[in-house]
Amino acid sequence: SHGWGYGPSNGPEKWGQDFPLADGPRQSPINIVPKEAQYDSTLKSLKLKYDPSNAKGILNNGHSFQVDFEDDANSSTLTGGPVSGTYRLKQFHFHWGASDDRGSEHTVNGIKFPCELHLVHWNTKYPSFGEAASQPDGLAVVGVFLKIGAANPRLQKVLDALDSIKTKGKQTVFADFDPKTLLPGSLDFWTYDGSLTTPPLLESVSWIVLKEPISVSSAQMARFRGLLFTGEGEAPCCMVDNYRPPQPLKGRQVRASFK
Ligand SMILES: CCCCCNS(=O)(=O)c1cc(S(N)(=O)=O)ccc1C(=O)O
Ligand SMILES: [Zn+2]
Repeated sequence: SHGWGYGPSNGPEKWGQDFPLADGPRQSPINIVPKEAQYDSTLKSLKLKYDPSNAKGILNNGHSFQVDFEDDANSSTLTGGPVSGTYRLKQFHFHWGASDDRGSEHTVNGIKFPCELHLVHWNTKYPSFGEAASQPDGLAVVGVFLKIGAANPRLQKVLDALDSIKTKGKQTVFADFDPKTLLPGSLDFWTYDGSLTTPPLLESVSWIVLKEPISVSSAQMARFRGLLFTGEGEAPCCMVDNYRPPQPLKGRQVRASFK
């Protein structure tokens, strides 16, 4: 049977058939309207502490590619920001478009970026990632926009690995990588209560979307688009437009860490 995806027959407009949370009260992504975000002086600064040796592998999971991290100790963590407690980095992945005019999941004043990076962390007050993923305060995902500009040398190692994970299910070793190198200079952020943006769309995510984008060149974006949604031996389908569009705010407040 056909699983969820991003095509006309299994894409975001159809997810509600198998995943009723799709129409829930705290779905992600959203359109961020900076003028309507409330500055909250009680928000702590975001503290991201990553150990490059925790990087394990890079995997084409059929809807994006992810870099997985060792998360059996508090060596790569998120603290501060809107959350209390300690959250461990589990993986990071991206969403992107078929062309530079679209691809991000969150939008800002309706503007789409060509790509968006997500760093997924889980709350260590729960015994496992899977358990945390089902709790309202279980996950914290940092979102970083990528905008077209100069080629970003920090993406090189990730892009060079894509040639060996072209098809669904392929993975390779990805060691000694510091995700901090993918972050912009400022950690100013918007934050709101949301969900996973892919099925099962669990409403367990504290979203922390950075205001400052990082750069990516058009040529680098083309390399993301060389990946395939499909497995080896299947009719090839380019991995592009793997983003969910913005969802209704349903009365939620978006807070800003900056004036
Ligand atoms: C237990 C079921 C949860 C599965 C979600 N896993 S995840 O790493 O949080 C994730 C987050 C996201 S997102 N865009 O950060 O909500 C997308 C995909 C995945 C994934 O697993 O592929
Ligand atoms: Zn994501």
